[in-house]
Amino acid sequence: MSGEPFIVHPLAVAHICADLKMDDATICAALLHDVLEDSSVAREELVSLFGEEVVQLVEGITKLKLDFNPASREEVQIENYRRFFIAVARDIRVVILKLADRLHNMRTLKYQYRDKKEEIARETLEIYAPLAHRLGMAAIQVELENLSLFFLEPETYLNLQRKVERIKKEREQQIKVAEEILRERLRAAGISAEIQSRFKHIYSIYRKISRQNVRVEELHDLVAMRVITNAVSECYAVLGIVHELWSPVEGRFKDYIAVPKSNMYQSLHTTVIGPAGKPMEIQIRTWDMHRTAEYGIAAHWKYKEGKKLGEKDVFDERINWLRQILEWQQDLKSTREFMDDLKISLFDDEVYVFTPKGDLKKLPRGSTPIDFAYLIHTEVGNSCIGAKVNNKIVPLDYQLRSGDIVEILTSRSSSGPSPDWLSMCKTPGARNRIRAFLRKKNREINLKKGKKAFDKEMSKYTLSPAQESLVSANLKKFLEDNSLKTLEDLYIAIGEGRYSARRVINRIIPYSIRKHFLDRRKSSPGIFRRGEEAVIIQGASGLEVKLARCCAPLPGDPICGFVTRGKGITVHRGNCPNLRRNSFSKDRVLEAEWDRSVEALFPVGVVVEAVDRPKLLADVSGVVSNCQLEIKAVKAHSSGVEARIHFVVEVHDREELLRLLGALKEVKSVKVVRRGGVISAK
Ligand SMILES: Nc1nc2c(ncn2[C@@H]2O[C@H](COP(=O)(O)OP(=O)(O)O)[C@@H](OP(=O)(O)OP(=O)(O)O)[C@H]2O)c(=O)[nH]1
Repeated sequence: MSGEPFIVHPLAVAHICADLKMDDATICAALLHDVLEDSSVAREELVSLFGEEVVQLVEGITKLKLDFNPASREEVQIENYRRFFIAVARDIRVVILKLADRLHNMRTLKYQYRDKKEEIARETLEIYAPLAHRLGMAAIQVELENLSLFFLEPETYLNLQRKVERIKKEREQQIKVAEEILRERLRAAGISAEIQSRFKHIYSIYRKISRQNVRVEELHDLVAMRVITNAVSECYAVLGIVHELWSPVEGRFKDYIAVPKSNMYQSLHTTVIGPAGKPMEIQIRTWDMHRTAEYGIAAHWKYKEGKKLGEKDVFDERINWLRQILEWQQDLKSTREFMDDLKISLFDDEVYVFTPKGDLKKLPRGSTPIDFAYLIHTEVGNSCIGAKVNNKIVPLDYQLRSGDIVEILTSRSSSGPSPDWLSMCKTPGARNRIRAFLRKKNREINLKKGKKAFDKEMSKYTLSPAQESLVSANLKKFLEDNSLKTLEDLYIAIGEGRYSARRVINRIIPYSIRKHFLDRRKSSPGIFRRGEEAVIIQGASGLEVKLARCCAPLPGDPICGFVTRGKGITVHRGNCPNLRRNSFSKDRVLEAEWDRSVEALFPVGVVVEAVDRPKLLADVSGVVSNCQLEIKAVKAHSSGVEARIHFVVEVHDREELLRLLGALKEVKSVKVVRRGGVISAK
């Protein structure tokens, strides 16, 4: 636009970066900063010539687009700050490059068309100057502001400049008198310090008079005295001398050394009534502070001048700066103000927080330290036992705010996340990892539990090698049939209650083998469980359950529970006449079913009607014992012709009873065999 060769602009930007004492990579990137966007040179080529670091900087500046739209300033500005902040966090050099680029564009703005000029100047004032201020780069900020005002309101600018020139002369005279007095006193006190005059820049004057609605003449700080010392202690010594010489104006002393500004600015400010009887502003700072006041973050590179800026150092610089911004704030409030100022808290659905080392982390709004912990690392999440935010312990459901410095407290002996953490986190990442942990933990618990139940059940049987191989073949088949891959899966399934250990054992150890052990156990009461335990009553727990003696229900029979007057429950067969007789009180009848995993013996009555004959009773009891059963009670009656035998046996289930009934029907002269109630022993 200026008609100058294209190379002039990148050279000038590189020059600005060099003035700021930036490192080689930054200066190199300044020279190349438009290459990726404005030419056909490929990234790879650039990398092979200048290396990855330089190319990343070039890409950074190409990508860091700060929009300007006067119509929706608020949102656009928020978005700009967001991008800026992230860019700062990634690589501060990109932002410095961006500012250098803009500064040169402003210096050559006169070559632009009028409309374009205004737009660029406004954008500079709205976006770039405030950014420079945030980074403490006052030298650039001042130049950007003055140039913007000059292009936006040339007349105002020139008018102000003329007025200031006039007043300045007179003020400078007064300051000079004061300077001499102070210089003498400092010499006497043995303090070597430089005394300068600082002139308020035009835009700052413009801002102040338009905000306070005053005339230029009324500003007492158009010219201020600036004292630059070698050490911090000397700053306070100078302050002492100044206050001794001239009376300080109340409320105008500021100690930005003890409490630096968020952009790292440090100085002592005071206003005194000078020798001419007029207010006089004095700024006192060390040379280090002076560099920071002028160049801000860029000055921090200069500190490391002697040292080569390796990648590690660059990184350290970046995090140091962020840490300082946040930690230098003695009180949390000013950090908060800084962040609020950045409008970060307005970013609709995100919060930006820091690790104790200063790394920036982005999380959805409403996130808690748990989300943060899992964002750092799964292990950090799993071993988290608490959290500190800005050095204070907070509950785990604390909602993180932008600017928070979050530290996760971990312990190796932590028992891991608990299920209630699921309701305390916001990110799917944290939630999934907590679920995975709980699943694994439950898996281990269930595995142990299932194995214990299985082993306990198994220990009831002592198997011969031949039986053992049969059982392990059956076990393999059982696993296959139930799509269980390993024995462990079976244990877990048992632990979870999907199978009962006894049911599995019943399936894999044939009845013919088990029977042997069961028979033995019959003579040792107490191992077997009571039949009542095999009944599950829907919706009733804790009530005493009894098996009805009238119909003697067996596993395999449909059953119902009947609530008795004594509040217990009697379990009847579904078709028991006694139950039907009471069925008008429907609400006393409860659904019931068998828990087939409970193995028990159930007493049941059997009625045999036959034509009486000698040895009938002996034959009947022979059949019973052939079926491996035992008669517990018997009542026999004979009319001489007809005989009726009613006895009680204990069986495992309905099938076992049906087998017995079938066998009894085969007995000679038997006419009818049917189930009966339980009778007492004769
Ligand atoms: N570099 C730098 N200087 C600061 C900063 N804050 C204050 N100052 C210096 O102190 C002057 C007074 O600023 P105020 O904001 O009024 O300070 P106050 O706390 O003493 O009221 C500024 O004048 P000014 O009119 O705002 O600026 P200038 O024209 O002197 O540059 C500037 O010289 C800062 O963050 N960075």
